[in-house]
Amino acid sequence: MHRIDVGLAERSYPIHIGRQLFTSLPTLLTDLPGQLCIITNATIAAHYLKPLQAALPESATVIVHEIADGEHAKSISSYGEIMDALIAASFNRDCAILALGGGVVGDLAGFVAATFQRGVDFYQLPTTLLAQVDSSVGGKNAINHPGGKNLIGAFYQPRAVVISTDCLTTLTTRDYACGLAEVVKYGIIYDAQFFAWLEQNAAALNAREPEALAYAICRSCEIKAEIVAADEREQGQRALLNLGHTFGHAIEAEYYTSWHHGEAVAAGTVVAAQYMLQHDELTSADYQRILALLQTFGLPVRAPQLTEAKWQQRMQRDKKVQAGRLRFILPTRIGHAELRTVTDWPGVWQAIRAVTETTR
Ligand SMILES: NC(=O)c1ccc[n+]([C@@H]2O[C@H](COP(=O)([O-])OP(=O)(O)OC[C@H]3O[C@@H](n4cnc5c(N)ncnc54)[C@H](O)[C@@H]3O)[C@@H](O)[C@H]2O)c1
Ligand SMILES: O=C(O)C(=O)C[C@@H](O)[C@H](O)[C@H](O)COP(=O)(O)O
Ligand SMILES: [Zn+2]
Repeated sequence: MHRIDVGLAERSYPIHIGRQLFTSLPTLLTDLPGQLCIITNATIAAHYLKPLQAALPESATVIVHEIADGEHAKSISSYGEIMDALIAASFNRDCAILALGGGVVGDLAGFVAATFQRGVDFYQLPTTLLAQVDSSVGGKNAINHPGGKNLIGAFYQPRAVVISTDCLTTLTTRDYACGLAEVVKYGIIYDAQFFAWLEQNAAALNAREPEALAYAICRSCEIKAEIVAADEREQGQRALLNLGHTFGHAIEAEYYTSWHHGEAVAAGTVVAAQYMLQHDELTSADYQRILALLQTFGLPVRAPQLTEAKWQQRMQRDKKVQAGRLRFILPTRIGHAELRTVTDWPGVWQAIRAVTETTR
């Protein structure tokens, strides 16, 4: 088993990574309170709810709230229903929320925890690769608004993250690939050696070989923990974790039924890389390596059709907008990226056009 600590000034917390970890919960989470609310969905519950429930203290009052499956469940109405359930069950401020699921469950559960009675404890039990390498760590939580992705949320850290890697055996190929998109992101923004390791171990990762997977998850969590510890509230460096997301969130918001988050991030990353290629700030060799690795993982490297007006309208809602001006994360080489205010709009449209698919 591995342990990585997210070292924050206010309160640090552990990420536990290993196999069959739900059975170890009584030793990993020794201070669970007497009122527990598990938030999950039916797909995940079918596999992991019973093992989780069996590991919780017998004396605890446990309620289970299942949300619908899909990005649309990260909504104001799901949030309201969970609040109703907590209040109906007379839960108090010393209860805890357990997020059992992927990024949708984790983001919603985190926002519930941040706001129920002004904040209660919560624990992340991520079951998708994306949630294990990214969304369960760092305390960003949110729900969507019809106007855009993650527009309502808070920074609110979990008390612990427990990553049971064997959960990934039941994940679809498509959702597994989505997690790899965020893994590739860490290599591009932060760690060229890790990127090269991913290239060398792509076949093992596609085959979900446990050793390769464990390393990819641990290294991703280490990188995320380091970045978050240095800049919890995204005043600077944390924004790098947003590589591909300004474009990606626009795609997701427009096509939320057909594009998943990791896919949109992959296509958005290619747009960012293409922009830098066109400005001679990223070599063609690095651009091709980024493209090839995403393709090897079965991820889209082309963006869907969107009018300039739609791109503009969606991207303007990005949280990195400052004084009305858009800022993008742009890779200068594999292992390094920068947060920049973009003024060359013809260049942006040219980059988008260059990677837009003609049919889908
Ligand atoms: N807070 C953050 O820092 C952060 C980071 C990245 C992404 N996100 C958010 O995360 C969301 C995407 O997360 P996701 O990719 O995990 O999607 P998701 O939560 O929708 O899960 C993907 C699918 O996998 C199913 N599933 C989950 N675990 C499973 C398992 N072990 N076996 C079988 N099926 C399983 C789910 O029911 C769902 O159908 C987006 O809303 C995105 O905005 C947040
Ligand atoms: O943790 C972060 O910081 C990230 O940006 C991680 C992203 O992968 C994630 O998708 C996040 O939810 C995006 O945040 P947002 O601030 O752009 O809504
Ligand atoms: Zn993301």
